[in-house]
Amino acid sequence: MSTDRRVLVHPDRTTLAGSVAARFITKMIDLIEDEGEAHVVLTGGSVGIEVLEAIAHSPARDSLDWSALHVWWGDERWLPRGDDERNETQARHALLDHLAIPDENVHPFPASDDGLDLEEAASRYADELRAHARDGAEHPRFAIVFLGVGPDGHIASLFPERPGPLVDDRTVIALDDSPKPPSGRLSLTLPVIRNSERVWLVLAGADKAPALGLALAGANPADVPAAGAQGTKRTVFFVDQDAATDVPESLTTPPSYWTGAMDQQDWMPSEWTPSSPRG
Ligand SMILES: O=C1O[C@H](COP(=O)(O)O)[C@@H](O)[C@H](O)[C@H]1O
Repeated sequence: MSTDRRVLVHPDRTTLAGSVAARFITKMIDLIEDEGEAHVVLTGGSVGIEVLEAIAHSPARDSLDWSALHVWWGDERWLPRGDDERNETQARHALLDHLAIPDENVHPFPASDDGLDLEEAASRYADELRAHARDGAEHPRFAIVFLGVGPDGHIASLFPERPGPLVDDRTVIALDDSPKPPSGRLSLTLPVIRNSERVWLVLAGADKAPALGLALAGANPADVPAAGAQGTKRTVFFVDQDAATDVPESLTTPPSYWTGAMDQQDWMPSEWTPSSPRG
């Protein structure tokens, strides 16, 4: 597994969302050209949804063959289908409703009015993941997993001081005591996230700075779940300046760098590999 982790600092959240959207479209076009299809995992949360809106508004959006994409979610709030607080509903409004993506390629978590209890819902999603896996795997090979990060360092619905971040024998968990409402939630587990090719964490705002600093410093994932988020190929923290205040200045990119430089992908000066830090 690669240990490559990068921090890309943007001047503000709008620039951040636009940059991630541009990268996502470019990466998906390449992957679909090479592999014929791709599976991606969406996140809820403020920046996660802004990224989806930015993709929807991108002029490059229609260069991507959306019918070759499968869309999953990292977590869901246990609410009725169509509830405005569901990550699925927000993603549909922000992006999916505007695309020619076949229904069967969209894989939302079960909803609280689907006639299942929470544990049955977790098991149902695990079955769906397995049904789209290859070679006996438990889930599809995810090209990109998007994750938001809460001020407490949570990712998906893996919260500190809850068993979730330590679960390693399932792909999906249910929790009924989430510290962030609603209390009922479903989430992918860390082994699924860590088995994905690329993990793209998107976060903005000063309230996220301590969590980002601790995650980069290698905190215990049980205390700061974001510290455990890592892809097999690449892990990128897309952040704004406010969230980056606890990242050493030598490791961040001057905001002016971003002006007109959105397409630079593989040699950005803000890349940071903890094992061989730059700067
Ligand atoms: O409740 C959730 O929160 C996190 C983070 O959200 P944010 O608004 O603080 O960015 C999100 O990643 C997760 O998907 C969502 O269910």
